[in-house]
Amino acid sequence: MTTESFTFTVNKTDGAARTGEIRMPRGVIRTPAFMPVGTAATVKAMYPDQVKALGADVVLGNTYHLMLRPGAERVAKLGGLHQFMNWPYPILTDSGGFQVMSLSALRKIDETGVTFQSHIDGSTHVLTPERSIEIQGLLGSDIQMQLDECVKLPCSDEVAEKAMRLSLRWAERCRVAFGEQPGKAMFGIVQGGAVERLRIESAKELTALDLKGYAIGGLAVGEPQDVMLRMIETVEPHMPKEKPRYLMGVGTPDDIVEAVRRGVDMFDCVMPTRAGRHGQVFTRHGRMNLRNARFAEDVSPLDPESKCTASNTYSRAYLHHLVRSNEILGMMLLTWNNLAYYQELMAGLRKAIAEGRLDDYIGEVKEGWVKGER
Ligand SMILES: O=c1[nH]cnc2cc3nc(NCc4cccs4)[nH]c3cc12
Repeated sequence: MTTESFTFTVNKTDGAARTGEIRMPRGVIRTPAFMPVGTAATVKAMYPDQVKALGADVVLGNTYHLMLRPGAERVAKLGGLHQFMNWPYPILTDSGGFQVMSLSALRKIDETGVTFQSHIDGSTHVLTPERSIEIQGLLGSDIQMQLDECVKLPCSDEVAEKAMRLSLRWAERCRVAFGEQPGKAMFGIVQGGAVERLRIESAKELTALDLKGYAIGGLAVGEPQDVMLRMIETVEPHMPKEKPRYLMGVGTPDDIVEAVRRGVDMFDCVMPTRAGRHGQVFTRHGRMNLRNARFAEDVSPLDPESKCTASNTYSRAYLHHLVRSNEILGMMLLTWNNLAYYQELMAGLRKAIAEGRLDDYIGEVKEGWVKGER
């Protein structure tokens, strides 16, 4: 059933954890949701149909990459990102700001926005809150992220406060620039470093803007997991229960289950796709690196219990050979396996919350990871 509006419904809770649905014109996002990252208008080494078949309801597009190549106006001229990449379902785009800070050269951040040089051809670009929302609109994005300033951790309270306040002013400018777009959403991003009072203030100020959803930013930037989890626990009570919470850039399976337990609904991370291209696999029995010589004559599949062909058919010996030979099929099969496992985990979390047995389920998956790692 399609709808002209954007609605979020929490169907069941288990402690702070929730399972529900975001309903949008292009489809339904079942939460907790993992969004595969489709940086340059492709989830690397995957066909869109495959990504969908694994259970992904939404993918992430990177504004920074697409604004530089092929360009937002060009994507719009070609019918928008959904048409361009043959992904007719919901797409969430980030604002571009985070990747400017981590990928571009010669960048400057001030009240107006972020000025930077393209890492591709050195051309100069200015990303303001207004231009970021305009670009995301040109791409045809269903869920658009505000432009924000994410500080690396550890940092001083002053640095965290300055960036948090700038991000709040930019949230307001993005809200104005976004206007009213039925069926689409603009999410604010909670900042504040590792400073609890700043996190709470950021959440309260953003809640007052009455946005359609809220991300928790400024985490998974090098801090220990316990600091990340403490920040989620700090800020969650100050975020509206009836709106989606999106933890940006997270994470490993363990990060995800612990954040779901604490009330997070949406995740994105390059981990399953990037690790897959480098020979690292995620399974219910833990992680393995297929480059390791111990797999050279291991005829067993990655995971016979998995429904995914990449996981239940090919021998580890063959995958080891493909990875060592840097064969394209190796990247394809391991990416496929990893995304299959991440989506299987998300489906298990949604089911466990619906059945009120989240703690048991998390206990079971963690036991599986440890047993396999021995
Ligand atoms: O506050 C943020 N604002 C906007 N985008 C983000 C993306 C993020 N991605 C990570 N971690 C995953 C990483 C990917 C590459 C380097 S760290 N943390 C993140 C924080 C933010």
